[in-house]
Amino acid sequence: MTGHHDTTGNSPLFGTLAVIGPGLIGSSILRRARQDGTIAARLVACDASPAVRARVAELGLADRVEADPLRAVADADCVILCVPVGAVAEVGAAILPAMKPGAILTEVGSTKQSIIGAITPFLRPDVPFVPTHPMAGTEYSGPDAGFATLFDDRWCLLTPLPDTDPAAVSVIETLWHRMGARTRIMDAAHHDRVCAIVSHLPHLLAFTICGTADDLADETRSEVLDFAASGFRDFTRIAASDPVMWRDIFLNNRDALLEMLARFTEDAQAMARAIRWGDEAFIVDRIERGRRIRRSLLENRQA
Ligand SMILES: NC(=O)C1=CN([C@@H]2O[C@H](COP(=O)(O)OP(=O)(O)OC[C@H]3O[C@@H](n4cnc5c(N)ncnc54)[C@H](O)[C@@H]3O)[C@@H](O)[C@H]2O)C=CC1
Ligand SMILES: O=C(O)C(=O)Cc1ccc(O)cc1
Repeated sequence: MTGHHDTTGNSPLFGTLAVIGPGLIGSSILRRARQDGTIAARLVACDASPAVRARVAELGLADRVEADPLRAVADADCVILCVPVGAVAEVGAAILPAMKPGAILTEVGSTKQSIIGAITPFLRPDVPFVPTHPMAGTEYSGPDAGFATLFDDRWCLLTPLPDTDPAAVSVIETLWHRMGARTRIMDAAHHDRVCAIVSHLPHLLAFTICGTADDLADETRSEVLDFAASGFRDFTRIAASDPVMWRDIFLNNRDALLEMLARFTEDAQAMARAIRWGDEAFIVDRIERGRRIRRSLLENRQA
């Protein structure tokens, strides 16, 4: 059962849209909704941090800024949870009893299975829950880091439950289309494996290599980091990401991430062996594969 969500024409999709956690992602949603009159007639923002609330009010990103999540969601037709993965189910459980019948609950966390598992006991039959994951972001966080075009031409993955109302899924797809994104529906287990390899493992590698280089600089009292060339600098961009967000992602996608790390470690060992034995063909083949992948991403304008 869904409320009155207008997916046709140019009238707003929602009367009131509430964003809980207006950081990088939440504030980008608010900015886009502010700019594009077809998303929501009224915008409400709610954050646990007084500094974030003050900044969101200062930037004029919402019509109302609330400290109390129950007040924030009371008249919302759609609530989007944009808090770190570890807080999604907790905040969802707290607000669900206060939501209007027919309103849609959605969230943007980077992992899906553990969020769905933790929130399921609190779900209401009259409040459809649609988990999503916009595949767009930066290494910055907080309300100042957001921008209205963040989701343009990026994928947003939706992982509805088998019994999620298809009408609600369709409303949330329309929301993301109006955010500028393309949508794809998949199951949560597949989502978590895909994201483990294309997003979570690369972040793990970036954090690790920065730590290794830093340890080396300490040990040798040398200036290795001063001479960091562009390859290392590219890793440091990713490694600048928010610690709480990434702690939560690693712990909540543990199985898929550890599986991908084990596969990566095997492949890295194969490279080590090729280097040790001077296997030129193997080394060149690996490097050529990397180039091909980069080129195909650039052709699809993803890089
Ligand atoms: N940063 C990125 O590139 C992407 C992040 N995501 C996901 O989106 C979510 C938000 O990420 P960001 O916007 O980067 O984070 P952020 O750190 O910029 O914003 C999160 C906001 O949530 C607030 N918050 C934390 N706990 C809260 C609670 N219990 N109640 C109310 N507010 C609370 C924080 O004060 C902060 O303002 C995360 O789940 C993340 O995994 C998804 C796609 C990309
Ligand atoms: O900044 C980058 O390179 C990112 O990879 C951004 C990002 C971070 C987390 C996600 O779940 C999706 C995208």
